[in-house]
This record gives sequence, structure tokens and C-alpha cells, in this order.
Amino acid sequence: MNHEVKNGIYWVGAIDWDLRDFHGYSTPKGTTYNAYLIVDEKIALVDTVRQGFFDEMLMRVSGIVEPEKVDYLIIDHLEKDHSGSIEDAMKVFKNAKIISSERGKKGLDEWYDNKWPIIVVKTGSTLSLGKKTLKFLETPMLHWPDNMMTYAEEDRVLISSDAFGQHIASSQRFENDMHYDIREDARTYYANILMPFAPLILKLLDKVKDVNIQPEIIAPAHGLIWRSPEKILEAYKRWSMFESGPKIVIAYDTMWGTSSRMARLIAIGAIDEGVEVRMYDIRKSHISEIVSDLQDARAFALGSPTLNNGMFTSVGALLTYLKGLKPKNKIGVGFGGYGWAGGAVKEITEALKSMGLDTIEPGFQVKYVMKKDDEKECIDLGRRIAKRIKE
Ligand SMILES: Cc1cc2nc3c(=O)[nH]c(=O)nc-3n(C[C@H](O)[C@H](O)[C@H](O)COP(=O)(O)O)c2cc1C
Repeated sequence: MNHEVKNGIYWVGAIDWDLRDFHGYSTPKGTTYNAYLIVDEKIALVDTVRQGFFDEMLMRVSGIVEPEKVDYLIIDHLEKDHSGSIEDAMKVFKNAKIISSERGKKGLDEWYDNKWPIIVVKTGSTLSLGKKTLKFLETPMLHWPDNMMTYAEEDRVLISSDAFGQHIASSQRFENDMHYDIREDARTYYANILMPFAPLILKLLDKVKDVNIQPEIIAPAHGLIWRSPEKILEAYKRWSMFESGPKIVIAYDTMWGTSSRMARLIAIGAIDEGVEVRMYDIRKSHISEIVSDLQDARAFALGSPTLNNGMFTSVGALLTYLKGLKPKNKIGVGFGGYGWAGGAVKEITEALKSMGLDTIEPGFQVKYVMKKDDEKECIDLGRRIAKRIKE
């Protein structure tokens, strides 16, 4: 039960084996809510866990120290999966003083009606626990205004809040103890939670050097802990720069099979040109899975039949989700079946364009059912997209 991260710093979180949906994002592997106990002359606890998981956390803390001996409760992030059991915690960690960022304090005061005095820290503020020094780094909008990170200076452990996390419930605590490369899960997490803040992440990666934070271990708020920080730091840099490979994501919905057939023919053309193709029937795949794949794809082809002059609702939902994630450096194209006046392909093209994708216009639509010429056109569209990708 006792998971030492390093030298008196313990993981005391909880494992949520059953979670399958995290605010709309699909979590097929569950997750963990990570909290960290730092034991020195003074004792600090970084974050709590989601409501309903406090007993598990308390069991872990109690296995290391008497709960009344906790001196500080550091709230790196206000969101309920981290601060949700703060009321339970303050009943048990009776002597703890709460520490947060300025914005964290504002949020806690509002949410809990000024229930506790809160010590505010800023970037560069330090807290001595005896032999260990904690340094704080505000990371506003990664991914909420209140976010901050806590760095155990002497041990070089960066408790990184939601950055660098993954949604994986596992018995292992360290990334290098897993039987597979979890960067795929980290990318899904990044794409769904952090993609909109890519420019801030690039700034953060520089800021970390300015405040002399050189972690040997990165301990995020969800999932596995990184013993080789460069692995995930390098990936975050790549993702935040929207580096993409010769890959196209094709996603579609269909009523009578024309749009799905178009998708397959576009794929044939693109594959012929040597480009990697990823294919999604939107109603059979979760949108969080699609956007994750799109993270490092150079092109996105989105297909929809026309329904009542516009695009299919599932396609609209995907576009709404994608718009908020602010993707960059991508080619976009719309396609789909129609019957009389059409409308879906035009709407898709406009939506992709308004998000800043480099659109291939006017896209391509097929009236009712596929004819020989349409087949050729679809394959040719696939080839054209692939050629643009390779330019
Ligand atoms: C309920 C319904 C509404 C439709 N509305 C339109 C429309 O407003 N404009 C249009 O051009 N076609 C419309 N269509 C025709 C379809 O877009 C057409 O059958 C198309 O080929 C379907 O593509 P799919 O095979 O990919 O589903 C409609 C079809 C259905 C079943």
C-alpha cells in the first residue's frame, strides 16, 4: 500500500477502476486521482481525491503518518477530481493549513463560503518543511485559471497537477513499470484536455528552466508517474508545436451508405499515395478517440450526408468539440452524400475553415448513390489530399 515516489514523498491517491466517462471524455481504462504526501519535519499533502474516494486516500495516509500531523494541504487545482474531498480532509487533517494560488483561493472561498483561511503562494514562492523545500509554479489555464505545480526542490520531484497525466487505472505507479508505452494514453489526455493551451505549454516548458526546475521525476495528478521526464517533456513539446506526420484521419456518418463508401474510396486514394489512414464511423467511435488521433495527423476529411439542408448532428457535435480544442497545422476537407440541394459539405467546409484549417474546397458531394465517375472522383480526392500532405 505504501508507494514511495522518492525519499519521503509518497503517492497516497485513489484508483478509480470503473470510470468510463470523464466530463464527456471516454476513459476506457479508468483513472487514478493522485495525491502526494511529503514527509519531513513538517508534513504536506498535495491535493486530495474525488469525492467518494477519500477513505482510500485516508487509509494510505494513515499507513504513513497520523492524519492530525499533516501541517499543510496544498491545493494545486480546484477541479472536483482533486479538491472534491477537501471538506472530509479538513475534518481529519485538523491541523492542516490550506495553501493555493491566488486564483485557487478565490475559487475555494467561493465554493466553500470562506470556510478556511488560505495561504496564497506565487511562482517562485517556497515553503520549508525542514530539510525539504517546496517551490511553487503557477500554471494558469493549464487547464484552469487556478492551476499550479509543486516542486520538491532537493528531491527534484515535480508534482505537475493535470499536466503530463493520463487516464489509466493500474496497480503500477511508475510509467516504466508498465508493460506498454503509455505515451499513447498521454496523447489522448493531452489532445482532449490540453490541446487548446498548446502555446501556453510551450511557454511553460521555457519557464520551468527560468525558475530552475529540473525534475528527475514528474508526478501528475492522474495516471502513472514519469521516472524519465524527458520522455513526456519531449512529447509535450512535439504535440504543442502540432508536429504532424503523413497521416489523414477520415471520419464520417451516414444514413444510407453513400458517405461511408466515399470515405473508403478516399482512403484507397490516400493509401495508394503512401499516406497513413485512420478511419472512424463517428457513431461507433467516441469523439475523444477521434480527436486524439487527429492530434498528430496532417489532414482531416470529414463526411456527412445532408439532412434537412445541413450536416448530421453527430458530425456537428464532433465539430463543436474540435473547435474548442483549437487544432492547428491541418488540412481539412468535407465530403458526403446528398439528394437535392445539399448543404452538409458546405457547412463542414465553413466550420473547418473558421477553425483555421487549410481547406480543400469545395470538397466533394455525391447525389444519392455512387456512380462510376463519382468513385473515380473520390479516389482522386484521396490522392489529392495525400499529395498536399506530402508537399
Ligand atoms: C430524413 C432525410 C432528410 C434529408 N434531407 C435532405 C436535404 O435537406 N437536402 C438534400 O440534398 N438531401 C437530403 N436528404 C437526402 C440524403 O442526403 C441522401 O439520401 C444522401 O445520399 C444520404 O447520404 P448517405 O447515404 O451517406 O446517408 C435527406 C434524406 C433523409 C433520409
